[in-house]
Amino acid sequence: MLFHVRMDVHLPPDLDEAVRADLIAREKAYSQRLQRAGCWPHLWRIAGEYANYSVFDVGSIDELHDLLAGLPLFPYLTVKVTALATHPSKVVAG
Ligand SMILES: O=C(O)C[C@H]1C=CC(=O)O1
Repeated sequence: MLFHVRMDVHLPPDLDEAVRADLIAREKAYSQRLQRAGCWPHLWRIAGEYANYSVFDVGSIDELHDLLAGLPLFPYLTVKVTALATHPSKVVAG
């Protein structure tokens, strides 16, 4: 199942610099592990914003929730999830 996800990051401006750097490093490692596993096939920065558009490929909405809730930045994110269905006009390869 494919899900389009928008994540907006809201780190407090007064967050300790070492805590901030650690959070971002752990977020990068976590997201790259999921990308390599194939369940986070698209990750795009939204130009001009501290936000991303992502596509997740997972077995269920519960699995998606668990992956998102495990993000080190999760306490600082606003997340909007959109379920993607197959479009009837899509050309199927083969
Ligand atoms: O920077 C972000 O958009 C938030 C988050 C998503 C992946 C990652 O490494 O950080």
